[in-house]
Amino acid sequence: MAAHTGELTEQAAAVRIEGLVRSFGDRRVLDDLELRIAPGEFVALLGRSGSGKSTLLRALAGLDHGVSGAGMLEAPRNASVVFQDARLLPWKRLLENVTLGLPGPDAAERGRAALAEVGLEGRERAWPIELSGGEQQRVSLARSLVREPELLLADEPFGALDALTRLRMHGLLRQLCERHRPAVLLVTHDVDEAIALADRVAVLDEGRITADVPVEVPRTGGGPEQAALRARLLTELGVDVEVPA
Ligand SMILES: Nc1ncnc2c1ncn2[C@@H]1O[C@H](COP(=O)(O)OP(=O)(O)OP(=O)(O)O)[C@@H](O)[C@H]1O
Repeated sequence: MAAHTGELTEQAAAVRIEGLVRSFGDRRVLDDLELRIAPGEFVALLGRSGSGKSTLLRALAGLDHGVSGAGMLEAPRNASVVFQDARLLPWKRLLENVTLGLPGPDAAERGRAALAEVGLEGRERAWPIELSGGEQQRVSLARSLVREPELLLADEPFGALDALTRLRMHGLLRQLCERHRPAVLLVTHDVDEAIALADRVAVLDEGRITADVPVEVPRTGGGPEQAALRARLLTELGVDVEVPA
């Protein structure tokens, strides 16, 4: 398998996966999977618990060397990952957390700008422990985006936040993505989150993408088109819902 060559043979794709297989023991979690993401495109990945979403994300992040198959997995080398927990270093101040490993004499300046972008201007010298969960996730986003990744991989990044904070983070993430234009793969359990954020929603089931639906409806407001898309995605996830007329 041509894993993580870092070379994109096709200009139009930031991520190109064909024939991806990942087995644990004799169980095929990813089975001949195909997925493409265009540069700047925001794709949400839905799937039942245990369907392999995190496994796919880890493969894309280059964190899994056990993938196989006759196909290919092409992804930009400068992918950045945001997890459910912010994973900040508690013994480093916020600015250092954001700029750690960032090359160049302007690293601190870029770090400050990134913190300002996520609404944490003036908090550069704070310690992670002084921050709420939502604020810590803001730092985690700043740490990712300051590296200007071509691909942002997010694994349930708002899963641990309260509903109100989650909504605020949705607005922030959309804003940041519109400004920086990375390709995004967002793993989520939340159909409404997928519709609120993504250009396309892919459903993972039995190791494959079983539905791949563009979001061409109003994202919020609960109108009939949004309700129909919601019902369709829930049905794809095996949840019985009445499809609105
Ligand atoms: N390192 C591992 N060793 C053995 N089995 C694993 C390993 N990693 C994942 N699995 C199995 O692969 C399957 C898919 O796991 P994965 O974490 O990718 O699912 P998921 O869709 O992200 O689930 P959730 O939504 O609950 O987080 C699960 O059955 C899991 O037990």
